[in-house]
Amino acid sequence: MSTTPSDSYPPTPSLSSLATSVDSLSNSSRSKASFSNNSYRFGTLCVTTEHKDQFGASSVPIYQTATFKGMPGGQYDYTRSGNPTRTALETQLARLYECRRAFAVSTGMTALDMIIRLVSPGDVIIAGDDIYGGTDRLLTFTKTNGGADVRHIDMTSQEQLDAVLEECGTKVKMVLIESPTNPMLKVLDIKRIADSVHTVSPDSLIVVDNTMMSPYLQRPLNLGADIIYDSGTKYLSGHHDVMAGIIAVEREEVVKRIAFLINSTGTGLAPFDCHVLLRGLKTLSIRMDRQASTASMVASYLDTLGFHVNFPGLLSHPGRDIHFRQADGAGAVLSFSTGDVAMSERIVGGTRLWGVSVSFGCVNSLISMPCVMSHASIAADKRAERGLPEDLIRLCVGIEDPRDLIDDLERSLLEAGAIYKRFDDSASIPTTPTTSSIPESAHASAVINHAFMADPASAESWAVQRAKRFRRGGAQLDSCEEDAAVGRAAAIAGTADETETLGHRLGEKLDIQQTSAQAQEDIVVSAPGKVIMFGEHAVVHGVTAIAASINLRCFAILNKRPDQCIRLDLPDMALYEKEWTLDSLPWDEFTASPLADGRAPAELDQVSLKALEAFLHDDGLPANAHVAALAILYLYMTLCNHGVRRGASYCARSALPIGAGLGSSASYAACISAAFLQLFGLLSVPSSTKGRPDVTYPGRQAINDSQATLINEWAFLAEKVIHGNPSGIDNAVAVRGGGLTFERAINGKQGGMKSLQGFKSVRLLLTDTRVPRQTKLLVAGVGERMTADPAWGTRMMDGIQSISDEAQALLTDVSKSRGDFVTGLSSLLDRNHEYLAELGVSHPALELIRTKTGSAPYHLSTKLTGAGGGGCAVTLIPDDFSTDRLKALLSELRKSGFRPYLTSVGGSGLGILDASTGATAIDLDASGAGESSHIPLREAFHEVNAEELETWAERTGDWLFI
Ligand SMILES: Nc1ncnc2c1ncn2[C@@H]1O[C@H](COP(=O)(O)OP(=O)(O)O)[C@@H](O)[C@H]1O
Ligand SMILES: C[C@@](O)(CCOP(=O)(O)O)CC(=O)O
Repeated sequence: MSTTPSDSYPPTPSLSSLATSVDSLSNSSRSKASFSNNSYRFGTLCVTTEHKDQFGASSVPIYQTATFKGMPGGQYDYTRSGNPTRTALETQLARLYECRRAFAVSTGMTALDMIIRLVSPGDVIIAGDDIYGGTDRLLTFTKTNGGADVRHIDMTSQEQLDAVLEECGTKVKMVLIESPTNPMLKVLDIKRIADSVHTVSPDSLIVVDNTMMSPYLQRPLNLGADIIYDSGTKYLSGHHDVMAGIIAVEREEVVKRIAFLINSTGTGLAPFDCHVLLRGLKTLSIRMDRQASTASMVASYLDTLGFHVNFPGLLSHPGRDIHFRQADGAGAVLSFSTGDVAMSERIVGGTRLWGVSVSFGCVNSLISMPCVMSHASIAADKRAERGLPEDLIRLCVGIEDPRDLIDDLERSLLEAGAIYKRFDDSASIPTTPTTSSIPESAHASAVINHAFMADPASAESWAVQRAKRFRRGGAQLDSCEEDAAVGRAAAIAGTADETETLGHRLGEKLDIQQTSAQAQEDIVVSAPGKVIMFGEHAVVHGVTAIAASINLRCFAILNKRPDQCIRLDLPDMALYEKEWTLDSLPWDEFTASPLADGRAPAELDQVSLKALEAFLHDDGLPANAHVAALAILYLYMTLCNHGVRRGASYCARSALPIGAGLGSSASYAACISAAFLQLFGLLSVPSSTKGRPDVTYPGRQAINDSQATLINEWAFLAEKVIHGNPSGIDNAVAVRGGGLTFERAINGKQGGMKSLQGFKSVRLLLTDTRVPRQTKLLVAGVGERMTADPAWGTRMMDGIQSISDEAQALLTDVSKSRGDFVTGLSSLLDRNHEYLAELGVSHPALELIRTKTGSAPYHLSTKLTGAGGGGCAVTLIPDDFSTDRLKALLSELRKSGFRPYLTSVGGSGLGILDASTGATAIDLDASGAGESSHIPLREAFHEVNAEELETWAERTGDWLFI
């Protein structure tokens, strides 16, 4: 892309009218979009306009004038031909579209009109069958009055395209496409279409309506298109306060022809409108990000309810792969059908926050029925022919709080009879883990708001959990949809009063259903997270680390299945009910198997892992969900290779923050290990411990040491799938619980662990920075630095080892006064953090927490814990630290967007629900009056809020712990 000195702006048309415009295009100052710094990313380009004003105005002035005083060599003469405000806008648009020239005209339809004028009578125009009503109207006019031969085909069908190309050959002069289409969100392969058309008719112009995506998400000129047009009224301006159309072109001869037409017809955008549009462009990327993430939540919500939803972001969308090859996001428009026109009308009419309006791309959310609104100009029979359902509802998502949008939509769906409550919505929605002993304050809502912005996966999982409280009703569901709807939401047997809340019922005494046959079906396990006090990272390289379990756990339920399928449900990873038939798994390449006695192999089998990775790759799961599924399937297939293949459904949920350095992956790995070892009969779990004098209730030490070792070995293997090169400390804590010192067996050194009681009485504050990071990458980064500079590495490791040694001595020295103990531990935390910072695994957010906690009036010691790079910080709270001061500190941390909570350390390790006492179903009708209705345990597990998991588990039966 050529670079233009910014002082040459604005360009200087020397003559008036047509010649002015066209000639000026070949002027070097205008021949290409000018990038004064083409290394800027899109969001930066949006807010940096290349404009120089004689008075230094920061915002582009509005040249509200029709004429300019004629001066020889003057820059402008007549606004129809050129105006400085318009030039500024067009320059900015060309930067964003990465094209030679962009034009701003009065509306999107004007843009299309200018483009369609490039064809002559008799020329063939191929257009999609799912296009905007206005486009269809203009094309029909062109066909009738301009003599163009317009063919509508299903552009997703290569066969249909080939047929027209074969029939019309070089007479095909223009191909009009939208991707995704409006309103069916069909995805077209722009490159494939451009290539096949250009092969047959090289002069043909591939014209893409890019309005649904904007240049932020899709730039079709890079995919072989010749012309892009965009309704600037939509995302580009973003506020529905201006109308505009944009044409973006790369080929010079096309540039000239369009410039000629705009100048001749006087369709250029007026100066004031140019100014408004320029202002809107500044926030394009942030608006789009927010709109797209909310759209994704709304799509998941409706999909979980069982509606047929059209949205390329959904895994089920048939064009998803193509879409994400050519675009950077799914956009913010989706549509869904209800199966009933009258019901759709009631839904659309019943919303309050969603404005009933045509158009899209605005900061306000809109709802419409295309067949009676934006697409009404297409005759009903043509709509039917083109597969546009009359009951289709289109949602154009804005920037409101997503929860308000879902509230409003839900109310309307309920009122319209499109969904029915399963449970009363007074049950709270899962939000953040509330583990602090200090009550959640008003800041909680700020933290939750932050969560919605920062963590799309948890926001989406919130929407899905929410949808699961309803079931679809009213409209005639086809049986397949109904199955899906019923399967997605909790299936409640019987016809119990569905306004009862599960939350209420769980609060009451559960009616535990016990039949021995059923009792065998549910395997329920849990394992704690951990806090590393000293030695993280260094432990990977053989240094002693000190860690303890915390009172936040991962839970999992495994159900044996009679069929040959494996189903995974990992709501925390937004992976729902993913199912494979056992036959479809890559058994041929997967040769990993257990050692003869059922023990875990010491290392991952890389060939098997690669085969499984490749197999899962086709599912297009997000990275975290991919690795989570990989860990399960790796263990599962390895265990199957022991002899027998068993169908199972597995669901895991965590009360721990994930990816925050608190060992969520290890607790997750420990659960996989314990559950699947039981499935394959490799773990003999003792039955009830009730009444056994040798076992301390609630079942501590009920699982013996050799079983613990077995579980830990398999958990380590799963942890390796997730982490690459873990030390083993996290899974050791997750399995064994309590506090321990840990050394990895590495470089011929014998590893080992020792139980530690010392810091059980210490109060710790864990503060989640909410900065996501990946342990795998951080561990690998430290490894690389150590390899590059071994002397530095040795110094780092020796330093951390001596801290661990001192900490161990301190924790076991009963003669130390409490004061000396706390002071000693504090200074070791600070010293250890400094080493970690030098290892390069700290983060500004962690340093900020250290500064806040370390300064007056708190003067506390803090270090990062776990892999760092974000994640959590651990702060030691001395015994005499007052509650008021602690509250003030928590409040300050929350205000900064962090999530602090007090934790207790040293709790139980891996637990297994005692099958002989465990519930297999929960009675909804606990009063005993009326017909009873039981929710299978797995469904109840799915429904319960994350923060209630612990209580739920306790009420469900007796637990056996290591
Ligand atoms: N509840 C869960 N469900 C599914 N996967 C999980 C769960 N908890 C953890 N994981 C897996 O572990 C990964 C987090 O590991 P990691 O980055 O080491 O963070 P942490 O410090 O929490 O262990 C997740 O991306 C996911 O793959
Ligand atoms: C950095 C490390 O020492 C601890 C990682 O803990 P976490 O994944 O951040 O919870 C790595 C390891 O020990 O495997």
